[in-house]
Amino acid sequence: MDKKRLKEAFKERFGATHPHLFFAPGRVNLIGEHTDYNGGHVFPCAITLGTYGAAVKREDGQINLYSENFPDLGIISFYLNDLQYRKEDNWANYPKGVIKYMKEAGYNVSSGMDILIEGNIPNGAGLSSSASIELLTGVIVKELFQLDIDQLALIKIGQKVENAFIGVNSGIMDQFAVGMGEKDHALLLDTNSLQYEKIPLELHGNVIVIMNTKKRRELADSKYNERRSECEEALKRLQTVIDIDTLGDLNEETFETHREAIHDDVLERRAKHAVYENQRTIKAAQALKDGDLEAFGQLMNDSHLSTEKDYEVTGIELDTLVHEAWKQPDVVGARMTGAGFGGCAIAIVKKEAVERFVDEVGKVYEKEIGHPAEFYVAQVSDGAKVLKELK
Ligand SMILES: Nc1ncnc2c1ncn2[C@@H]1O[C@H](COP(=O)(O)OP(=O)(O)OP(=O)(O)O)[C@@H](O)[C@H]1O
Ligand SMILES: OC[C@H]1O[C@H](O)[C@H](O)[C@@H](O)[C@H]1O
Ligand SMILES: [Mg+2]
Repeated sequence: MDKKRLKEAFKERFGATHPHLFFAPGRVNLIGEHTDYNGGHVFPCAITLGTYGAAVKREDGQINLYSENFPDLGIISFYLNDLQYRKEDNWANYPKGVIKYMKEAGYNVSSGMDILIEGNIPNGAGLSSSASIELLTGVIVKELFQLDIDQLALIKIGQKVENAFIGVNSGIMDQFAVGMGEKDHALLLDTNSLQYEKIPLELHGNVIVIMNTKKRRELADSKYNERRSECEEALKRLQTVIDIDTLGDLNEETFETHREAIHDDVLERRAKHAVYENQRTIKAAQALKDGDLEAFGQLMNDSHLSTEKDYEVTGIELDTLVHEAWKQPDVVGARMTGAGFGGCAIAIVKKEAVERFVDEVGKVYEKEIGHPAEFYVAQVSDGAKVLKELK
């Protein structure tokens, strides 16, 4: 997407010739899955697949939204003084929720606006297109009204929209990665304290290949909530024998000492994943800093096995992609990314070997699953930002 086309599309739709331009990325998580609601660490990065926006303020209180990705829905309109969730407003509920919570937090959103967006993140595929729209809206409103609001506040508003407005019970990882990302860096975030560190993503001639199962994740929301409750229950049982606030407070040793208190095989495996995955994430970030890609890849592989066997959030499609990836030469590591139950996996692959990798894994996937997967090479991007100021 180039800026010229974005401006032309905006002019065609809304008439104005000099809109402000914006970008918000999608994200992949390198490791640290299902740890963000367990007080653990995550290690995502923002990617150049993302959502572009063009916007101007209006004189009146009307808000008009148009997505090039949903042309059949036309322009979706509502007023600044009526920001209720409405099913028929479809995707526009994401920006609407952001505007509502920014206003409720006391920020002076003083008039309406025209916003056009266009994204190239496959929707519903685990690459956080929803967090991308949320943070895109946040930076648009901040810029148009010159608000003094920092990126972390926008991130928290994005998560609140997802949880309280849309009704998806997610953690903070997606919005954090989309909001704080930095080109060629991954973010090691402690979800307990929100302390984070930007770590250079030096892959030594390798690239991140995203592998999309193209499977709709029907089960994703219900099973996601089920895993959250299972972890809460396991934590409660552990708290009868040890003084902890979250599963992220345990390491492998303290977990092994007290795991019997959980008294249930399934709950023990869920908690084990949360504890070990958190420790793997800390180790993986260190391995990357040390330039030890082999150790990093092994931790990715261990992470996948843990999501497959103990946390049970993968499924035949993700497992097929990842297991096939492991068999290929020149692969550092591979694992599912995001919530699971479909969506995407990632592999770290030697640059020169990508074409063969995609051919081989793609061939087996289509044969076993019955439909083709999609592959993209991810570039690591900055977080949500203004692209160009109004002249
Ligand atoms: N470019 C876009 N234009 C309009 N709406 C979009 C766009 N991108 C995403 N959306 C909205 O976000 C929804 C997808 O969000 P959802 O949370 O279901 O999946 P995701 O964020 O892509 O993946 P995940 O949450 O698993 O990481 C779409 O159905 C649509 O409502
Ligand atoms: O790691 C699993 C991941 O699943 C989804 O992407 C959620 O939105 C995140 O908050 C996180 O819980
Ligand atoms: Mg989402």
